[in-house]
Amino acid sequence: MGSRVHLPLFETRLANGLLFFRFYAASIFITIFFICFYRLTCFPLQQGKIQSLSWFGMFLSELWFGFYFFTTVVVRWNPVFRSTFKSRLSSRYAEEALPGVDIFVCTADPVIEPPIMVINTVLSVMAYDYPSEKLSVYLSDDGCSDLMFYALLEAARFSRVWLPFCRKLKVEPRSPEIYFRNTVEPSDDSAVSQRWLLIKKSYEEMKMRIETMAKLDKIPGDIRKEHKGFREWHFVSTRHDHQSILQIIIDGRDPSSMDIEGKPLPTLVYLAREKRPHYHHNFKAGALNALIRVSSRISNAPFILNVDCDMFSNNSEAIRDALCFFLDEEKGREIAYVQYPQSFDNLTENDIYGNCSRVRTGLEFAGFDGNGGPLYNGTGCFHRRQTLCGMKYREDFKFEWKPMEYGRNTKQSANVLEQSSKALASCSFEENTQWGKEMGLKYGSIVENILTGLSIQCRGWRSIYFNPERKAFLGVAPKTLLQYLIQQKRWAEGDFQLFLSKYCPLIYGHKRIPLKLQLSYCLYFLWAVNCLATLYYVTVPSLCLVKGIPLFPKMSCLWVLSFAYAMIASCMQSLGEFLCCGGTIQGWLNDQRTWMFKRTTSYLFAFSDTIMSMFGFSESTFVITEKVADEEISQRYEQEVMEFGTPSVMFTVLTTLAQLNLFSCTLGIRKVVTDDVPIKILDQFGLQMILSSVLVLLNLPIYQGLFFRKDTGKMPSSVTYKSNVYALLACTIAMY
Ligand SMILES: O=c1ccn([C@@H]2O[C@H](COP(=O)(O)OP(=O)(O)O[C@H]3O[C@H](CO)[C@@H](O)[C@H](O)[C@H]3O)[C@@H](O)[C@H]2O)c(=O)[nH]1
Ligand SMILES: [Mn+2]
Repeated sequence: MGSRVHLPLFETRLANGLLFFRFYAASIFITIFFICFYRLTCFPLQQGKIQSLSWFGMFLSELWFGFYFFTTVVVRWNPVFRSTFKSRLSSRYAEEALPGVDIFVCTADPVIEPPIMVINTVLSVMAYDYPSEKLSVYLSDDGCSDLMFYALLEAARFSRVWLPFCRKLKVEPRSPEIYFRNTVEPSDDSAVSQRWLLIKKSYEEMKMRIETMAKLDKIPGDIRKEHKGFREWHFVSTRHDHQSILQIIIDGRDPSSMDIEGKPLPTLVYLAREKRPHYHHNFKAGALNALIRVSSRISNAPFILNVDCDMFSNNSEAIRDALCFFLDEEKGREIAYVQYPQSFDNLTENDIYGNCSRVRTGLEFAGFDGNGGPLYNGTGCFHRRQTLCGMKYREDFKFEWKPMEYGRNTKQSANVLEQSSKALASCSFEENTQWGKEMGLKYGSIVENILTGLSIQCRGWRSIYFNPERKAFLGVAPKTLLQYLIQQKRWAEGDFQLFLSKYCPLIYGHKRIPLKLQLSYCLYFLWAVNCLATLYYVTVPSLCLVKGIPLFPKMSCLWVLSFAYAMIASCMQSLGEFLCCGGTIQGWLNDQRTWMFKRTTSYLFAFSDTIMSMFGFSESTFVITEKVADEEISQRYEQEVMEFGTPSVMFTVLTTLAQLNLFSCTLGIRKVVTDDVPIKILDQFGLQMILSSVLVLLNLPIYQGLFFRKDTGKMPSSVTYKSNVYALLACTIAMY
C-alpha cells in the first residue's frame, strides 16, 4: 500500500489576472511616490504655522495610507483557491476506516444566544453526512443554564427522527429551523410528504416547549425529574460561581442509543466548566481548552471542528472536504487546520453594514493561503488535535489513527466517565500547566483565535483556506450599526494589542513564518492604527476649507493628476474586487460607508483603549455579540435602513464628523457662489471640496437619522444635541 502513488485529494488553483493586478498596483505606488514628492517639494514654508502643520499632517497620513496599501498588495500577491476530490477520499477509505471527529459548539448566554438557535446548530452538526459512530458533539455552556441543558435534551430526542430524515431526503441545510423556513410544504400526500409534515410538526412542538420554558424562566419539577442532570443545578449559586457540570446525553457507544431506524447516534455531551469568582475564566479560549481535555477522555478524535453557537452547518459534506486536505498523502501531513470562511445567513441584498466582508472572505483569505496559510477565525475551523495541543511540526511527522479508535476508556460506563472527566474542567486544573500557553488555545487576548492560529503557524505548520461553492457554515451577523461597530472594535483592539505585544508577527514570526505572511498579518493587526490617518483626512481638509487654507494642488496644476489617479484607481480596484466577489454596486457603497464609520469610531476606540490598557488603565473584555433583535429592528434591517436608536459615544463621533463635513461643504459652496471669481476658488479648493462632498454623500444615512426619521431607530436626540455643539464649536474655531 505504502509505495503506491496516490492521486491527490485536493487541488490548488492560482488566481487569474495576477500580472495585471501587479502592474496596476505598481502604477498606484508610483503615484503615491509622486504625492510624497509633491508634499515635500511644495511644502508651504512661507505660509503660517497652521498651514505648515496641517500640510505636514497630510503628508504623514498619506505616508500611512501608502504603507497600508503596501500590506493590502502583499496579501493580494498570490491568492490560491482550493478544491477537493471527495470521491477519491471515499474510494480510498471505507466508512469504518475514516477518522473520528469531535465537534465543539460554544455558547455563553441563554438570553443573547437563545437555546433554540444553539440546538439548531447542534442538530445541524450532528447530522453531518459522516458515520455517526465517529462523531461526538460537545456543547460548552458558559452561561451554565438549565434551560440550555433542557433544550439539549430536547435536541437529543429530536435527533432520533431528524437524522434519518436528513439521510433519507438529503436535506440541506441540516438546521431544522432554517430548512423548514426555506422549503415549501409538499402538497401531495405521498408517504414522504406525510413524513415531512410530521417532522416539521414535531420540530415546531419542540420549539414551542423550549420557548415556553424560556418565558417561564424555570424548568418545572416534573421535567426536572426526567433527567439526573438537572440535580446539578441544586449546587449552582450563580453562573459565575459553580462546580463543573458534565453530562453525556447520548453515549454513542451504548447500543441502545439509536435513531428510529436503528442506526447509531453521535455522542452528545453537555459541559458547563467550573467557574469561581477568583479564577479568570479566559472567555471562549478557556471554554475550548476545557472541551479539548474533556473530549480527550470521552472520544479523543484526531480532528476537532469548532463552531460558534450561531454557526450552523450549511453543507453536510464539510467534514469530508476538510479530510481531503488532512488525509492527502503528499501534503496533508503539514496541515494543522482547515479554515472555512465566516459567512452569514441573515444578510440582506446590499448588506447595509458590509457584514459579509466579501473581499476579505473571497480574496484576502485566499491571499493568506498563498502566503503560508490563513489565520484561524475562531469558528468554522477543523484542527488536528495534536497541533492544537501544542505539537511542533517535524519533517518526519506521520499521521496515523486506529480505524476503530474510540475514547481511551471505552470500558467505563458513561456515569464513571462523567465523574472521572469532570476534574478536567475544573478551575484549578490548569494551574502550573502549559494550558493556555503552549497547549490549547492561548490566553491573554480577546482574539484568542488569531493568536492561537499564529502560534500554530510559528510552530512550523501550514493552514488551508477552503471556500466551497456551497457555504459550509452560516452564522448570525449583527443587525444594528452599534453592534457591528462594537464587534469591529473588539477585533481591532485584540489585533492591535497583539501587534504591540511579544506576539507581533514581525518579531514572533521572524524566521518562523514567511515574511509575506508576517506582513499579511499586519493588514489586520494594524486596523486600529488606521483611525489616525482617516480621522485626519475627514476633519482637517474640511476645517481648512472653512478657514480658507488650501491643502491640495490647484486643479489647474499637473500634480493634481497624481492625487486623482491614486483616489480613482484605488476606488476602481476596490469596486472591481467587490463585484468579482459577487457584490452589487449599492453593496460596495454600503461597504465603503461602514469602512469609514468603523475607521473613525471602532478603530479609534480600539486604538485608545489599547494604549490605555498598556498603561494599566482599563482591561479588555469579550463583549458577546447580540444574536437576536426585536421585531422592529429586524424589520428595518430587512429594509436596509440603518439602525441608530441607542445613545453611544460612537454615534456622537460619527454625527459630529458628519455635521462638520456638512457645514464645511455648504460653506465651500457658498464661497464659490458669492466670490467674484468663482473659478479661482474652485481651482484652489477643488480637491478639498470634492473630498468633503464625498464625505457628505457617504454620511447620507446619518443626516437622515438626524433630521428626517421619526421611527425609534433614528439618531437619539442627546447624540444630535452633543454633536451639533461639537461640530459648531470646531467650525467656529476654524473660522476665526
Ligand atoms: O466567555 C465567553 C465568550 C464567548 N463565548 C462564545 O464565543 C463565541 C463567539 O462569540 P460572539 O460574541 O458571537 O463573537 P463574534 O463577534 O462572532 O466573534 C468572532 O470573533 C471572536 C474573537 O473576537 C471569535 O472567537 C469568534 O469565533 C468569531 O466569530 C460564541 O459562540 C460565544 O458563545 C464563550 O463561549 N465564552
Ligand atoms: Mn458570532
